[in-house]
Parts: sequence; structure tokens; C-alpha cells
Amino acid sequence: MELQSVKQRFGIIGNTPALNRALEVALRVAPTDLSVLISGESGVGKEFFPQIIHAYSARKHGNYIAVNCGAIPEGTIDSELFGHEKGSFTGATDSRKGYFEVADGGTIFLDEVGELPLTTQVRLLRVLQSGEFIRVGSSKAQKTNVRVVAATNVNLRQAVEAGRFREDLYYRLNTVPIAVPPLRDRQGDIHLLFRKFATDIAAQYHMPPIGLTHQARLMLESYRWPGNVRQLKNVAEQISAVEEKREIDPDILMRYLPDYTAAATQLVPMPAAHGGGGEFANATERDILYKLLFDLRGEVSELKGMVAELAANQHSGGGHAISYPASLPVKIGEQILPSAFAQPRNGSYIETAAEEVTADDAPEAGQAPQTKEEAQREAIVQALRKYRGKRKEAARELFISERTLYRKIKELGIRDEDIRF
Ligand SMILES: Nc1ncnc2c1ncn2[C@@H]1O[C@H](COP(=O)(O)OP(=O)(O)OP(=O)(O)O)[C@@H](O)[C@H]1O
Repeated sequence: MELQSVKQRFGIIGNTPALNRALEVALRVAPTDLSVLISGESGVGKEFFPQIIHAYSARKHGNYIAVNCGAIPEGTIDSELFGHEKGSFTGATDSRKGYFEVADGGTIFLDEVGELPLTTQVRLLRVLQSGEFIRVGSSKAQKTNVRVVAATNVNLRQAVEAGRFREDLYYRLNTVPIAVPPLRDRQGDIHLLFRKFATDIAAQYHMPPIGLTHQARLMLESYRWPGNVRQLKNVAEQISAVEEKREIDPDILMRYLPDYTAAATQLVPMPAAHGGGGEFANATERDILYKLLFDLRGEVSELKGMVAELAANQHSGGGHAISYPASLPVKIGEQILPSAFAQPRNGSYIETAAEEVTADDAPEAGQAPQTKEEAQREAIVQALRKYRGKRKEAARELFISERTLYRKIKELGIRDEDIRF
């Protein structure tokens, strides 16, 4: 199998030996029916691997179902995975097939498998060993033929030692282990990835792509990337959207690499040493704070835009086209773009969100979030409201995984009533 064509098919960027080795193992194991356990830090690109394994297996025409075990509440996970019978619990008005039934003949990707409750682990072990499962509320065993690919960003061995993960299940899942290396161990891929993300966003918003000076490139490559490729992608997109200059020097880049900036370190203190689990939690918190800051910046810009529009209307006595002072950024869809990119397209000015802003949306003085928790809470509630409670979309908006969002919702005690949409 030509590795290059696989990368092209899945949009995988990178050519370092560590990445290539992991991809080669996935391709070699794909035609077998062996269980595969993919491990790697958050944001390294683990999700490509089960897709590759499915696509290059004899099951490729069967269903592929990806399940985020950390995003499903404990009370419903058995029913989601294995189905339930009518009346088996309050609210079970109909019987329902679970993913293992639906994926018969195909592949199931169990992301964050370490988050499965122990009782569900027992059911999973059974289906892996015998192909048998029982719907919740039934006593009849059913057969299914599913290949399982699992992923984890926690050390499952430690979870076994702590009694949170069954040892027998660990060995059963770990038949073929694939370790996806962190970005800091793939230095040669960093600039390639940055260029790709910068080019993509430039094409999406019809603007010239950003480029790095030689020194900035060195800085980018020597950074430790605690949030891995996901963080690199965010940084490339943030710089593309926020900076007016297209040639990025170290001074600009530094502002987007949290370890380098005093301001960001004050906002969210980073642990002195890298390598601990808390590092990723902090990366996540930083992402949420960044998002919040960008949103606030966007809102302020929108308000400035409204004022400019009002002033212009007063002078001209009306008119539809809106123009902005050169220094103001404008918001197009979800992205905040420097006004340099708000060029007339098809003869008219690009529609901005400014007209949709109402007085209720404006942040009032004195209402700025005071603590990190409040700021995160605010950002999460806003995102959930915006997407009417849909966690997948909200997580994407916040640049965090769905599982992390789920954990944050629990940690911060965000209730359905808080998301009045
Ligand atoms: N080599 C790569 N080439 C292009 N894009 C990549 C690459 N690796 C990761 N990405 C992108 O980075 C983002 C994060 O990847 P992904 O969701 O697969 O991470 P993950 O390891 O599953 O993280 P988590 O454990 O938090 O779910 C995605 O947008 C993905 O498309």
C-alpha cells in the first residue's frame, strides 16, 4: 500500500518516521480482524487511524460507527452500545438497537475507551470474546460480528492498576497497539501542518495566506505543543483571522504560543514541567479563554461597527452599504477578520454580523468574568446556547473535544436551565 496515497485520501499531513510507522502498522493490521488500541495525547490525530483500518479492511462496505465513550452519560451508555427493550427503564417507550447491533459486519471505534464504566466493560469483554451481547432489559443473547478499534489518551495500564479498567479487557483490546507520537516528537511535520492549515483558512475566507519569517518558523518548531496538532491548527487559524500582517514574525507568533507570553501565563498558570496530565487540561482552559477573548473582541468590533454605521447614516441620511474605518476588524460568519479583507465582493460589501447585534447582546461594563472558572463557564454556556444544547457543535466552537466539554459541564455544574435557548 502506498503510504502517500493513504495520506492524500485522508488529508493527513506529515512525513516523520514516527508518524509513518504508526500509519504502516494501521495499514498492515487493517485486513485482519484483530482489535486495535490507539494511544496518544489529546489532539495528535488518533481519529484517522480507525477510519484507515476500516477503509482498508474487508468490512469497508459495512457500517463504521464512532462512539465517544466519554461523551455519553453513564446511565445510558449500555443502552446506546447494546440497545434496550421496550419498558426496560423509564422513558424506554420503544425497543432500540444499540451500536453493536447496527455495526454488525462493520467496525466500531470506541474513543476514550478508558471512560467506560466497569459494568459496561463487562459487556464489552463479552462481545469481544464471543460476539454475544444482551440488550438492556432482555435476557436473550444476540450475536454480532463487529471489529473494535479503541482509542485512549490516558495511560490505560495505570487505569488498570488503579482498578478503573479491567485487566482482561485491556489485554483483549490491546491485541495490536498503535502509539501516535506527540507533535513535539515530529518536529519535521510542524511547519508542513502550519502551512496546510494557514492555506486552508485563507482559501475559505478569500484572503492571502499567512507566512512565517525564518525566526518565527524556528520558534514554531521548537515550541512543545502541549495540545498537539489541534492546538497548532487553532494557532494557525487564530493568527490568520486576527492579524492584519501576512508575514508573521516572532513578536506576533509569541502572542499565540502561551508558554512564551506572560499575559497568558498569568491567566492560566502552566505547570513548570511538561509531561503531566494537567498540561492538557490547561491547554483546554487556555483554548476556552482565547475563544472568549476573541468573542469579546468580535462583539466590541460589532458595536464599533454599529456606531460607525449610525454615524454614517446620520450624515448620509440612510443607505444600505456599510463601510468601516480601516482599523476595525469585521466579523464574517464565525471568523473575525481584519478589515483589510472586507473588500467589496461581487460589487457589494461583504455582509457582516453587525446588523444582527441587539442592545441585549452587548457586554455591559462591570460584567466581565472575574475568575478563570467564570470565564470558562460563560464561554461554555454561550456556545451551548448558540448551538441549542448540541455538545458536538459547541465543543467544536470552543476548540475542545466533546469529552472535555462533557467533563467541564460536570465540573462547573452547568445545568440545562442555564442554557435557556
Ligand atoms: N497529521 C495530520 N494532518 C492533518 N490534520 C491533522 C493531523 N493530525 C491531526 N490533525 C487534525 O487535528 C485535529 C485533532 O485531531 P484528532 O481529533 O484526531 O485528535 P485526537 O488524538 O483524537 O484527540 P482527542 O484524544 O482529544 O480526541 C483534527 O482537526 C485533525 O483533523
